[in-house]
Amino acid sequence: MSSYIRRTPTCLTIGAGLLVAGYQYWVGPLSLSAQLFFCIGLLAFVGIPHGALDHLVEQEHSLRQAQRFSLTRFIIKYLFMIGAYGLGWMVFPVLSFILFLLISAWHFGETDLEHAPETGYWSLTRLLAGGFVLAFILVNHADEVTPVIARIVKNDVFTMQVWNGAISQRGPLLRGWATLLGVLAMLAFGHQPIPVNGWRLGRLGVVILLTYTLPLLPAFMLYFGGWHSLSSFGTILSYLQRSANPVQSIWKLWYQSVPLTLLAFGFLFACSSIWNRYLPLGDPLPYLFILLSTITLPHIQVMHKLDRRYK
Ligand SMILES: CC1=C(/C=C/C(C)=C/C=C/C(C)=C/C=O)C(C)(C)CCC1
Repeated sequence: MSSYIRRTPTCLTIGAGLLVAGYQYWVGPLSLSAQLFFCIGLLAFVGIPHGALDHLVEQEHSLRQAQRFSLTRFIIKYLFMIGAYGLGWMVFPVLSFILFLLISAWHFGETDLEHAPETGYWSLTRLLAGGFVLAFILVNHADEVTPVIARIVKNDVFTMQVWNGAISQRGPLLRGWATLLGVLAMLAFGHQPIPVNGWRLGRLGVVILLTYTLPLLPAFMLYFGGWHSLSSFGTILSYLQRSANPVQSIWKLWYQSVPLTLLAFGFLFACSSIWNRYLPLGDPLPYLFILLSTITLPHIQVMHKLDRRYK
């Protein structure tokens, strides 16, 4: 049993999701503090750590190419992307928001349909697959998401109209999306078949269905922490295990993510202290969102390169 969980940790995610869904059904709604506990736990133990391994992935890549890895150069490139995207947010907030949703959809699709070939059909299928999960979570939590989006885009009329249109037609939207995804997946498969792990897809389906029963934040974290980040850990582990100096276990890998995870939390803590000190009456949410999206951009690029190297 324990070795099975070690090989398939997403079973724990399903267990946790069922537990929370059951609690809500039989006992009552989750309190805000329980929601925060659930989310911060997943974020601290898997969500942030899965992105705090990017330097190891890049280092391994350099090693395989027989190139020298410079951590300083890596950090400068990382910070440059964060800065450029942050600037983009200041000048084109709506475009940057749309871009973030698109690259997030791509990134989620890349993990969910792992090792798909780089054909046009498969790439579109991945984008639509990741977009479907994101759309499913967002439109099914419209009451909670609407004020958040309004705050992020500062009530931009165009964005709010598109969003309100999407949620007023959420049934046909999701059904149409799923149908298109199914057709595209079949076309992609017909064009270039890949091995399909039905058990894994089934688990993903259960995680997505469970998000429907939970409030927004636990729902998003169940997918993001409990599925996406755990799957990425598995991908990174198998990449680093094929190295000249292999990482022995998932725990040793997790352990290596601790320094940058602590740094990320420290940075977040410092930013919130500065905010509270100088702008106690301002709305921090858009800036928090921008910060998270800018940090995500270089991570998505590293993981995209890793995905391409698997082919
Ligand atoms: C728009 C929106 C959200 C979207 C978050 C996204 C799109 C996160 C993507 C994260 C990625 C790609 C991480 C990679 O490691 C939230 C927070 C659910 C809250 C409601 C509004």
